[in-house]
Amino acid sequence: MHEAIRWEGADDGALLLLDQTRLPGEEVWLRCTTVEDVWQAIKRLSVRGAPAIGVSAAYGVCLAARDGADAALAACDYLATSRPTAVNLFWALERMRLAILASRPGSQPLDSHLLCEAQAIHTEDAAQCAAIGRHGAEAIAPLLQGRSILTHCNTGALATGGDGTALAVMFALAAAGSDPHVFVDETRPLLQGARLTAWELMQRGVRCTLICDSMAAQVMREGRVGAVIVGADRIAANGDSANKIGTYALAIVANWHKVPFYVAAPATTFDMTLDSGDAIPIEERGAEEITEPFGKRTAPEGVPVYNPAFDVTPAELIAGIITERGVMAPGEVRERLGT
Ligand SMILES: CSC[C@H]1O[C@H](OP(=O)(O)O)[C@H](O)[C@@H]1O
Repeated sequence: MHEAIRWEGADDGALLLLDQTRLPGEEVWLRCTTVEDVWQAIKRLSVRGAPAIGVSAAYGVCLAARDGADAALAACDYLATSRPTAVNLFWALERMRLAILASRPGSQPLDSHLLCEAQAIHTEDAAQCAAIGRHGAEAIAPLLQGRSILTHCNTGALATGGDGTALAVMFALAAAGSDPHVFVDETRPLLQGARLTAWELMQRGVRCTLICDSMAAQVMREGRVGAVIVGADRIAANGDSANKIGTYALAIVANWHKVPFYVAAPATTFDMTLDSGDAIPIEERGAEEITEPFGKRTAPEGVPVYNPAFDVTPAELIAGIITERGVMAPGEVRERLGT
């Protein structure tokens, strides 16, 4: 497993993050010693991916706890302003807030107590990734019949505290000797597929072919795709799923071509307070990500830009949701995960 999040040292340690804005060309580790460092890393996608954002934020609260419980509680509120869509961020911060409130003066020092909680969140996510891989491989293998998997954005070890969500399924298939092939959407505008997923798959020896997002329909029309598997940032109680922009269009194309469309996510990505995806907050990001990607101007100065970072795929387009508790139909979410 290629870890992207590490805690260095003991209670007085630091959070190390593999800077995903520098990949695939450079492997540079950021050393975060303040909660502001972590907020910035999340905001600029140095660390990204719903579970990874939650794990990193939990460690960010630990950095603030050196200044006491009030500082740690303030850090929970501050980190919650970094990005709005991935519900794992808010789930992890709420868990840390409860841990702060549960700590008792005179018992285990606050920063030790919170570091244990953050490390538990990290370890649990890794176990959830492994289970998603197992359940997903079992469900997807029969569908492929020699055809490829197609995926969008990055859902691997870089996006989680473990081996990934959708990518964990591909890693599990490869480990079982299935020798899967993956079509990787480059995933405009920030190219998480080209820069990160292709890198992870090649690192692990999984066969892949990089395609432009606009080519997904063609490879499906050619009959080359047995299943689409993507991640999620927030799943509503009816199964509507928010994920990287372009996922909704991919789901429509997959359904048109009768290619089963799967979402892979841990239970921490479900927001059971939402009846549907209509209320999922969609992050809008800066125009420069489209007009000057990676510092090269590709559009006229001042051109109006719309840059939603996510879209919502309606439950009726989703064949199944792969979780650590098994694979479920969107209509089973309430029953399987509680209301
Ligand atoms: C395993 S969750 C990965 C999920 O997060 C990505 O968004 P971002 O790169 O903006 O953090 C994308 O939606 C992935 O599916």
